[in-house]
Amino acid sequence: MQSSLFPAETQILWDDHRGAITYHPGCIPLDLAERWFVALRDSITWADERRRMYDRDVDVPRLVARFALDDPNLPEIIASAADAVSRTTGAMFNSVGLNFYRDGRDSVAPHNDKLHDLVVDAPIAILSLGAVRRMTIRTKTTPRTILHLDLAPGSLFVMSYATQLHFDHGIPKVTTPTGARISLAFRQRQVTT
Ligand SMILES: O=C(O)CCC(=O)C(=O)O
Ligand SMILES: [Fe+2]
Repeated sequence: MQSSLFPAETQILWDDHRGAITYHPGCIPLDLAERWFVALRDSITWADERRRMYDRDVDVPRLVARFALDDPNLPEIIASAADAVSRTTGAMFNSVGLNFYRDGRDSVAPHNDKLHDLVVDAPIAILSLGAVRRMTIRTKTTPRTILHLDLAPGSLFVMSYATQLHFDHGIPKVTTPTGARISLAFRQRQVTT
């Protein structure tokens, strides 16, 4: 029987010259994921970012927050989450971006993460808390391959650096009733002095 004490195996979704994408269903136990979701939802100062571009407002249809992991005021939960993510991936991180999807109307449009300020070859690791949302991953060029992945609470989704050159990823809006979700995207940024 599968139990949260024995997390499911790592799933390799993609692994070739365009990069590697892996999914770790049980990075943290479900009960911890639930506690962290509630605590972060209620304690983080969430920002509603609306960007004015040219002559129109470009909505960021979710709430966001961001921390350097060496911030002396880093919430304890985020430090614990970073430890768990480093244990699962074997990689180091120095920054985290948080996304709060209040319901199915919140989303992130297909994009690749910007590489210019990331350490070369460092992966991007996304820890999911709260409601399950579907991630869509699509090759940038033909022949098109589209992967759909339901990101469960407590799971870790990992994209290698190279994947950002060859794939877009996004969380589409859904019309079915959907609870709130928080994601923590861990990255290793180049430190500028
Ligand atoms: O919430 C997610 O799982 C995806 C977030 C994302 O792609 C990003 O923050 O760049
Ligand atoms: Fe992203």
